[in-house]
Amino acid sequence: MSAQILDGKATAAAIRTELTERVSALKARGVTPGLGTVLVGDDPGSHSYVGGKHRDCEQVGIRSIRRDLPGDITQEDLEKVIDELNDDDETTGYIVQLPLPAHLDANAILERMAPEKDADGLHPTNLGRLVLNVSAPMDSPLPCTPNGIVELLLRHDIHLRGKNVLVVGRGVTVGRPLGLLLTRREINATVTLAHTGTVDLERHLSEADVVVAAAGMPGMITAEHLKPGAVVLDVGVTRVVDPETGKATLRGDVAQDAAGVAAWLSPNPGGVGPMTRAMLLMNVVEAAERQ
Ligand SMILES: Nc1nc(=O)c2c([nH]1)NC[C@@H]1CN(c3ccc(C(=O)N[C@@H](CCC(=O)O)C(=O)O)cc3)C=[N+]21
Repeated sequence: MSAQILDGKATAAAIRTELTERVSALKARGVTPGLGTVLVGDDPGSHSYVGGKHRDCEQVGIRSIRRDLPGDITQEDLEKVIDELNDDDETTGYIVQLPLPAHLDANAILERMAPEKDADGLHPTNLGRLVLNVSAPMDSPLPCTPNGIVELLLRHDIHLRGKNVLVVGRGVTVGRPLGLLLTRREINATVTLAHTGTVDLERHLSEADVVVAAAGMPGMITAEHLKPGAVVLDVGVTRVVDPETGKATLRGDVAQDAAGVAAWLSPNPGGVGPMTRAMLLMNVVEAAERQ
């Protein structure tokens, strides 16, 4: 048996097609949505992700605003860029690509963003609305990766009501907000949030109906850990550079052999990554529709 594929690439492409129509409708009303990106430094992975976001924008008709800044920029100068984007009428929504270099205070930057322009759903106000359960679809943005995971499952007709979902990783962009989203009444999953302090991860894995691997540890989840028929989403991504050739490859948290045991598997690449980008576009379009 081999798992059925949760095809994030195709699902994201379908969502982009739907968004193209919504963007056209906005333009007919005289509103052109614009996505801004703030990229600090020259990390090749971050550059490649930001490039992908701008390509997506072009495809659906969203205007791109790009601020590429030197790696040694001061907190003060970065805050000036944030203030400019908050005031810029062409920028409907924007993101600050994470991680920022260690000398910068990322939380202070996120907090300085205008919450209604937060395309990542990571502003404290928007995360707070998620906790308070007031961010119904159209009221405020949801974090892109958790929202992309839910959308990917729903569009494959996989429902989580009453399921045991194990989320591995408590990061601010994926694990922590995903737990909040999946325990909403409309989804009603039972969530276990595992992290580096978890004792007996193997027992949790063996009991999980759904595993979301967002730890950033290449190949950590293998076939022998999984309950047969589990739904497995491979979210963590690590850029592994071959020391001999210098060639970089992206590796997920789930080992190849998981496909022999899981009922459904989201590959990496080609799974949750493209969905994350599609949800970013969705947040920008919804912000423009709210204007
Ligand atoms: N403020 C902020 N928001 C983010 O959403 C954010 C971030 N910072 N920092 C880094 C992580 C990582 N992330 C990915 C998004 C898409 C793919 C993606 O589309 N990957 C493709 C492959 C891309 C390639 O080949 O380069 C795939 O999975 O098929 C991957 C990773 C967003 N992040």
